[in-house]
Amino acid sequence: MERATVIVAIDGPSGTGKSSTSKAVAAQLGLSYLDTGAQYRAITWWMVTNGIDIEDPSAIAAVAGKPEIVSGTDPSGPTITVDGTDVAGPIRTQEVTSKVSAVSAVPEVRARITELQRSIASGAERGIVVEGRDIGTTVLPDADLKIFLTASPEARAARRSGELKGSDVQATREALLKRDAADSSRKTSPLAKADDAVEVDTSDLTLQQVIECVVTLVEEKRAGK
Ligand SMILES: Nc1ncnc2c1ncn2[C@@H]1O[C@H](COP(=O)(O)OP(=O)(O)O)[C@@H](O)[C@H]1O
Ligand SMILES: Nc1ccn([C@H]2C[C@H](O)[C@@H](COP(=O)(O)OP(=O)(O)O)O2)c(=O)n1
Repeated sequence: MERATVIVAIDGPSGTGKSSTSKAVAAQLGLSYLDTGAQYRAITWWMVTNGIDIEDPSAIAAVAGKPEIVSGTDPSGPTITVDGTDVAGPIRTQEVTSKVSAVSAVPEVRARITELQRSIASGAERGIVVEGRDIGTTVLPDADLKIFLTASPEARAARRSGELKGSDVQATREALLKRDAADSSRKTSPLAKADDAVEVDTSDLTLQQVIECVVTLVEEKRAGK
C-alpha cells in the first residue's frame, strides 16, 4: 500500500545538482521542497548585515537566536525571508558564499536551524524533499529515502561558472573545494553520506536523468519495494 507521506533527504557538495533535482522531484511528485543551504545563507546574510564578526564563533553563537527565518516550500516558487525581508537575491552574493561555511559551523546556529528544518518537515502534509549537507545523517535520520549526490570537481565548477556570468572556472573550482573541505571537516554534523544513502555520481548524467533516477527510487519506496 502507498504511504501517505514521504520524506526524501538529498545531500552532497555544491554543484552536484541538489537544488535543481530536489525542486523537480518535489514538483513532479506533489511534495514540498526545502533548501536548507538557503537557510544557512540567510542567517549568514543577517550576521554580515548586522556587523557580527564572522571570525568570532562566540559572537555568532550569542546572536544565533535573533533572526527569524521563514522558508516557503512550494517547489515551483520557493521563498526565503529574514525578519520579513525577502533575501532570495542577497543570500547568493560572493560575500555570503565566502562566509557561510564559518557561520554554519557554529553549533548554536546548527541547533537553531536544525530545529526549524524538523518542524517544517513534520508539517509537510504530503511529504517533502529536503536538500543540504547533513539531512540524512542528522536532521532527518529516519527519512524514507536518502540520496547522496556527487560529481567531479571539474563538472561542478563548470556548472557553477555557467551560472555566474564572467566567472573563471579555475577560481570557481578552488572556491568550491575550499568550501567542501570546511563543510566536511567541521565538528558538528559535517557534510557526509549517511550509511543508508544511495550515492549517485551525476558527472556524466543529464539533469533529466538524475531527476528520473530519484523519482524512480521514491516510487519504489512508496510501493514498499
Ligand atoms: N546533471 C547535470 N548536468 C548538467 N548540469 C546540471 C546537472 N545538475 C545540475 N546542473 C546545473 O548545475 C548548476 C548547479 O546545480 P544545483 O542544482 O544548484 O546544485 P547544488 O544545489 O548541488 O549546488 C545549475 O545551473 C544546474 O542547472
Ligand atoms: N544542511 C546544510 C546545508 C548547507 N550548509 C552550509 C554549508 C554550505 O557551504 C552552505 C551553502 O549551502 P548551499 O546548498 O546553498 O550551497 P550551494 O548552493 O550548493 O553552493 O551552507 C550546511 O552546513 N548544512
